[in-house]
Amino acid sequence: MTSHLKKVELHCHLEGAAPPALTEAQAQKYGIDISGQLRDGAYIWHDFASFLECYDKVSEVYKTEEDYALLTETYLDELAAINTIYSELIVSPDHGKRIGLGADAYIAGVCEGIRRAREKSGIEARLIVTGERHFGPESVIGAAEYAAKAGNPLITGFNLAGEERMGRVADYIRAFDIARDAGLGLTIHAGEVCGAFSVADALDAVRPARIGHGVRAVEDLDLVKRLADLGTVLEVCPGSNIALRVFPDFASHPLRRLKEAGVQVTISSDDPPFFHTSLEREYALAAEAFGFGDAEIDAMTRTAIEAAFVDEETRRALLARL
Ligand SMILES: Nc1ncnc2[nH]cnc12
Ligand SMILES: [Zn+2]
Repeated sequence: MTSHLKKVELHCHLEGAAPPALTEAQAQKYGIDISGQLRDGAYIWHDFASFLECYDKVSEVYKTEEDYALLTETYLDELAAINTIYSELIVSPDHGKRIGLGADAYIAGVCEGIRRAREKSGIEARLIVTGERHFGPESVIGAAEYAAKAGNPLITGFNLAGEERMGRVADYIRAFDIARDAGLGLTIHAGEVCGAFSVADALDAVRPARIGHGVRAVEDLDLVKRLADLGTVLEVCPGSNIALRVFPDFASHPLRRLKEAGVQVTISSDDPPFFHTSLEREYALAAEAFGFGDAEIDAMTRTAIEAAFVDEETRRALLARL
C-alpha cells in the first residue's frame, strides 16, 4: 500500500492528463466528433504515432482560457487527493497559438487552475513549456522564446517532446540555449521510443539536468554509468513504457536495474488516462511490481524534490512536508 506516502510528479503532459469524461463533455459542448479517439471511456490508439495523433486531437476540445483552468484544476485536485504535494505540468503554449486562443491566454488559464487547486489543498505546481519535435525545429525555438520571455514565475522549465524519431537533439540546440540563458531548467524526452543513442545525443548536445524516460539507456552500460556519474535525473514512467510496449512487461522494465546502477530515478505518470494509469498506480507499481519498500519510494520522491525546477525556498518547504 502506498496511498499513505507523499507524492511528487515531475513528468505529466497537461492535455495527456485529460480525464475521458471531461474530454467527452468538452467535445459535446463544442459539437466535435471525438468518436475516433475516445470510446467507452477510453482513448483509442495503437502505437506511438497514433498515440501522438490521438493526443493532438483530444487537445482540440480544450479551447478557451476557462477550459484550461478547469483541466488544470481537475488534474491537480486528483493529485492532491492522493497525497501529492508537488506537480510539474508539461504544457504547450504553441497549442494555444494553433487553436487561435493564443499562448498567453492558454498559460493564463493553466495558472488560474493552479491557483484554484492550490487554494483548496496547498498543492504546489510549476510549468514546463515543451516544444514538439513533430512540429519542427522552428516551432520548438518559438516555444523556447515564449518560455524565456513570458516572465511568468510559474514557468520554470523547458522540454522537448513529440515524435522522438524525427531529427536529432542537435537540431534543437538553439532552443535549449534560449531556455538555458533564461534560467529555465532543462529536460528532454529521450530513450523512450529510440534507443540508448538518443540519451547519449541529449547528453552530448544539451546535457540537461533531467531526462524524460531515458529508460532505454539500459541498452548501453557505459551510458548508464555516465548517467550515474553526471547525476542526471530520469523521469521514469513505467506504466507509459508498458502501454507503449517499450518493454513487454514490468518484469523486464529497467527501473530497478537503473537505480541499483546508481542512476537517480523518479516516478511519474506521463499521460495517465491514455496509458490506463495514474500517479497513484505508478506509486503502487513501485511497491508491487518493482518490490520497493516505503523508505526506497520516499527516497525517490526526495530525489524528485531535489531535482524539481523550483526556487530554493519552495524546495525546502517541500522537503519539510515529505
Ligand atoms: N510519452 C510521450 N513521449 C513523447 N511525447 C509525448 N507527448 C505526450 N506524451 C508523450
Ligand atoms: Zn512525456
